Amino acid sequence: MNRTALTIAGSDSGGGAGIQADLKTFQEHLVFGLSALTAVTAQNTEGVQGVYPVEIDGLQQQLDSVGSDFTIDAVKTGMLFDEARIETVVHAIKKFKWKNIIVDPVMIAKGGDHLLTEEAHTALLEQLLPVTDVITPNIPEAEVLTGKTIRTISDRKEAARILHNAGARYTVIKGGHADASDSTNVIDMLFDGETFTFFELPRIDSKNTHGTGCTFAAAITAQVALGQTVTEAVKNAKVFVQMAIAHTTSLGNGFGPTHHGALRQFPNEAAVLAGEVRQWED
Ligand SMILES: Nc1ncnc2c1ncn2[C@@H]1O[C@H](COP(=O)(O)OP(=O)(O)OP(=O)(O)O)[C@@H](O)[C@H]1O
Ligand SMILES: Cc1ncc(CO)c(N)n1
Repeated sequence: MNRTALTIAGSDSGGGAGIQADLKTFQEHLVFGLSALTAVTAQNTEGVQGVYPVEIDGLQQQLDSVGSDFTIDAVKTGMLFDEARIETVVHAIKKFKWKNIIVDPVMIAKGGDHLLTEEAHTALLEQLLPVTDVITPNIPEAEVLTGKTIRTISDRKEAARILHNAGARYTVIKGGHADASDSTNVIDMLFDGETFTFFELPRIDSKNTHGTGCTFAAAITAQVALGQTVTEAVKNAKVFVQMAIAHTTSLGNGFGPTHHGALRQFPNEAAVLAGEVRQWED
């Protein structure tokens, strides 16, 4: 295990999202996980009970500690909380010349709690996007970042173009939140500035989807750290998260976490699933 990935994100005490989901996902890929906490959340499957941001100095020191010591093959950002923390993170990315920056623009937890202040949206667009390799918004996040309503695939394409023009080399707009019209399948769309690539698998009817977004972006990060192309990374991440949702065990009383170890536990099923991903370009 000689590849490393750094997650810069919030802690989810419930273990299904945030730093915990990222580190578990890195480990499942045999990528050594490093972390810098932006905030501590008191959270479980029922919701977010409290948000405690880490002091700016504390965040900066964590970034300096890992940046000055480790070669880092890929970096993922999750909950960044506010503008000051975004600035601190962008500063470190530039200072240490980190490459392979995967940004999950976490804004609101499934229960509706804010994990990023509204004032920070501009900083995300103007400061973080220009240093971003892959941004992975869900549909509501893509709507906020672009100011466009997204209903159709052509709306999604337009949003991806806007994010590309704002600096993101690759944009993945995830389909978990797409409305009932394509509810039997979930389609994730990747844009590289020229080509749109679509990845489709059946929608799983489950309430245990806490942390799917974090897990998906962390799997992309781990794959990129291992040297995969972004297209391969997105495809493999989709299989990873599909397995994780398919094998949840309903922990907690609310929206349960996914099973990050499912692909390892059921490798034959994962291999079949990989062959079932419908992938096409446009
Ligand atoms: N019910 C489902 N069945 C199959 N795949 C799903 C389902 N829900 C989400 N996914 C997949 O999980 C990944 C995350 O998608 P989603 O749009 O839910 O992200 P998110 O809203 O950012 O997640 P989170 O709620 O954790 O922030 C995508 O690859 C998506 O295709
Ligand atoms: C800490 C944290 N990061 C991200 C998410 C989004 O799922 C969450 N619920 N909690």
